[in-house]
Amino acid sequence: MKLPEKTIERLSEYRRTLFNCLSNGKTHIYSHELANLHSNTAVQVRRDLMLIGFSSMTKKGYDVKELIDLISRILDSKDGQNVAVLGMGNLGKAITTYFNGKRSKLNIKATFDVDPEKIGTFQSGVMCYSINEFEEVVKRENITIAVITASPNAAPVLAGIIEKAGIKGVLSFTSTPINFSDNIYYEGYDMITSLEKVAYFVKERSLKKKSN
Ligand SMILES: NC(=O)c1ccc[n+]([C@@H]2O[C@H](COP(=O)([O-])OP(=O)(O)OC[C@H]3O[C@@H](n4cnc5c(N)ncnc54)[C@H](O)[C@@H]3O)[C@@H](O)[C@H]2O)c1
Repeated sequence: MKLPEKTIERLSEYRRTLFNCLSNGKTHIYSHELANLHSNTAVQVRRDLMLIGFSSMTKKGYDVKELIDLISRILDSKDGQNVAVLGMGNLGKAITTYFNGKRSKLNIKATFDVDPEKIGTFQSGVMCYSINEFEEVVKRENITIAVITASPNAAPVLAGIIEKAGIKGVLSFTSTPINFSDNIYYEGYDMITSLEKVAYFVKERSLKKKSN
């Protein structure tokens, strides 16, 4: 099933909220409740759920457990996927510590760096290898996804290493744009862009208030 990227993002967010509902003992939820929790509209929620073929709304709302199960079948692959983190500085360490154990279908299996002080150490139980061992470890651990948290100037070199090792998906936090072939699904996340976007809308809103 090929779904729009924005729908995939929302489904991931809905699932997190639904897990919270379940752990608080809430077994059913209405589309407008889910929408409110995501600054979204009930129409958008219903449209997203229709796209994935979920229509079993009862008088009490959607069955939370059923919806989690369906979203999980769509987002997760059956056997899960293994992830590598490249660059074990501040961000690489934070991501590895934060993420591990959060999703049973996504496991950080290995981390990599060039710094001899970091190679051979463990972060949250995950070993840091030399970047020279990348291809070998990727094959051995069946890693399909790479997260780039290395210094910005390392990005072009890492792109080549990642392509050669047969990685299928990349999430990059470096500010350097990277070109991958179509074999790789690439997502770049730049914190500065996000912050500048927020700053722009804050500025626009305050200008609008002044002119009213
Ligand atoms: N720290 C943040 O909050 C933050 C936020 C947004 C974006 N970023 C970006 O994320 C990246 C990492 O930031 P950081 O603060 O963790 O930097 P950092 O300097 O603490 O860590 C970078 C790590 O990358 C390693 N490295 C360098 N070349 C490498 C290579 N070829 N292969 C593997 N590892 C290599 C370094 O040895 C170091 O351990 C940077 O590109 C930065 O611009 C960081």
